[in-house]
Amino acid sequence: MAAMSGKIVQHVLVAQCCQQDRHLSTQYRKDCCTPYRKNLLPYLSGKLAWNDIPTKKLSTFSNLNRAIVYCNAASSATIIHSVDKSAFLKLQNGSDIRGVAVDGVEGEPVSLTEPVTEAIAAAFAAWLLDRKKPDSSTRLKVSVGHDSRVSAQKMQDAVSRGLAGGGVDIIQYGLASTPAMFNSTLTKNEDFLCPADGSIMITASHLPYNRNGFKFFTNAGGLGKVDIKDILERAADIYKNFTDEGLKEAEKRAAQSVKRVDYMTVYTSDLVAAVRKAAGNIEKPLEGFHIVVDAGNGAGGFFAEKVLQPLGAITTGSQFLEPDGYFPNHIPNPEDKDAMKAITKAVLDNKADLGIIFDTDVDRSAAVDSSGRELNRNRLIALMSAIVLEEHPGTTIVTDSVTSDGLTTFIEKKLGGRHHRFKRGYKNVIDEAIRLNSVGEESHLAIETSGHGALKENHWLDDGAYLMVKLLNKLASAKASGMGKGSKVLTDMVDGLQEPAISVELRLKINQDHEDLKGGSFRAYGEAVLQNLENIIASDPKLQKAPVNYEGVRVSGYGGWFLLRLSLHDPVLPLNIEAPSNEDAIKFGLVVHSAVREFTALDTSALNKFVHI
Ligand SMILES: O=P(O)(O)OC[C@H]1O[C@H](O)[C@H](O)[C@@H](O)[C@@H]1O
Repeated sequence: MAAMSGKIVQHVLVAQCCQQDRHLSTQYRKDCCTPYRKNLLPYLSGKLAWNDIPTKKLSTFSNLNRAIVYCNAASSATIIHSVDKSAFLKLQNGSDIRGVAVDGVEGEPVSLTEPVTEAIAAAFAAWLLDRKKPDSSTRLKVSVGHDSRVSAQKMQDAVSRGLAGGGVDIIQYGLASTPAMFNSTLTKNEDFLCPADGSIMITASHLPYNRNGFKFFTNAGGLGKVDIKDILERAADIYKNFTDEGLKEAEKRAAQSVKRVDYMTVYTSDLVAAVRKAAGNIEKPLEGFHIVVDAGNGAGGFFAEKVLQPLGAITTGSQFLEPDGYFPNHIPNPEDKDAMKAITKAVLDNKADLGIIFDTDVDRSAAVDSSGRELNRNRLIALMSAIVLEEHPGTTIVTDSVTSDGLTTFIEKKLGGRHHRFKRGYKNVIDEAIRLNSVGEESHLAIETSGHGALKENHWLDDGAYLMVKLLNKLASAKASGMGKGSKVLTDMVDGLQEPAISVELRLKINQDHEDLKGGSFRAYGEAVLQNLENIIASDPKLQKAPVNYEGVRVSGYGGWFLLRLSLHDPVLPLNIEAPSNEDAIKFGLVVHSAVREFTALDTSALNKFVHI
């Protein structure tokens, strides 16, 4: 990304410890980074932790030694490499920004450097000022939070400098969840400096430890693709004009514009209040329930102590609640098989009533019932649909494209709702649900198999913790009405959901450097593959193309279905197959194989293996 020529800016603090080579021993990493991780714990008391003190100054007053917190943080020279607009635009990942924030993985140079981060934050400030147009006496406030990643502190400092340089005030929340950040733009509470005019969450969700990124919010929701592109274009222009003096000035301004607030206390007490209210204003509606949480060392550890315990639940056996940006136990991702195995084991070992698992930044979740049955993917959607349709009979449930046929039957025949299977992407399903409401079709739930989900009643906030709150409400009200405890009430709600014997996802990579692309984009290439598949389907009487479909090619036959589509962000064609037997799944695989084999830039090895070719 960067040419070796560039301006040298002095006196910029850099975090060194937690950018260590991945090959360092785990012990070394633990020794080095433990104090750092400590700093990631949420602020436990007080409303305004401190005022008008920048992060850097905080170290002077904090009992945490900055040198330790930053693990050999040193004042050193940072070279501002030249970075062109196209490099900035490559950081866009749908409606997020994602990049490499620390060294340590071969072949993955740092793309989100501190100056690049500063430019992006300054660009968000400029974008926000354009949107909100405050009068000259009003300063806009932007809240900033982060997940447990090793680069979190470094990025938070750079974001704060960028925002300050962009002329807005900064409120740092420290370790936070993505939904809490959006919520901070809606909360009305002056004591906590809310509502924020805009918000930035520093996260790369479940991606490897060396990555990081940003999600942006206003009270209208998460920023979409068009706005992200606009921000990156602005950032490229801002970056071009960075000077040594300008950056030093931003650093000084950050010293006057940063405040720190324990916002997670507000957010978690709202979750607690929601469950109490649903249970008929009982103080401890979960008394007697044993619920284990697996935060995967992400940001979701708060849920055990700050949500479940105040509601009366026992949380012993909860695991991986401490933030650790190396994710040493499993990837914090409810779609990951090892992650689901880990929480299932915890439920069974502890004889718990329920298990709850979050992704790194808590916008995704899944559950496990007391028998060890996973309530994720289609099952979680079925369960949430059952809950929402009880409250809103007949409503439309918007889901992503890889949902099963059995789910449609369940929602429409058993629950009496409408299943609107739309595209992949949490923002896509949420926006579609909002659109349906605006044209007169009532929808109360937008949810993905990935574990993202948003409810109309919760301002369409994409919130894994709130999804779990809806399950807790169900447990609490069942107990209050004398149905006893345990998670049977939840398991019973998904009774009747037909599940396929075989369910597979294969991801076929497009090699962008391959000559078969003939200089074209991977998207155009992927579209050509899909067109070829469509032609083949049209001539096969055993297969039927789905009459309504919003992405890729979805086909029914052999008692099941498959979907081949372009990935939302990557040069990849994901193939999902569900079938009643392995033989039927292979028949689908062979159909797809016949359509893709002439596309030599496509890596079909996973498919070849599946169909035994
Ligand atoms: O299209 P894919 O590569 O399967 O990725 C799709 C996924 O991309 C991101 O992770 C989004 O946050 C998810 O909402 C979406 O489901």
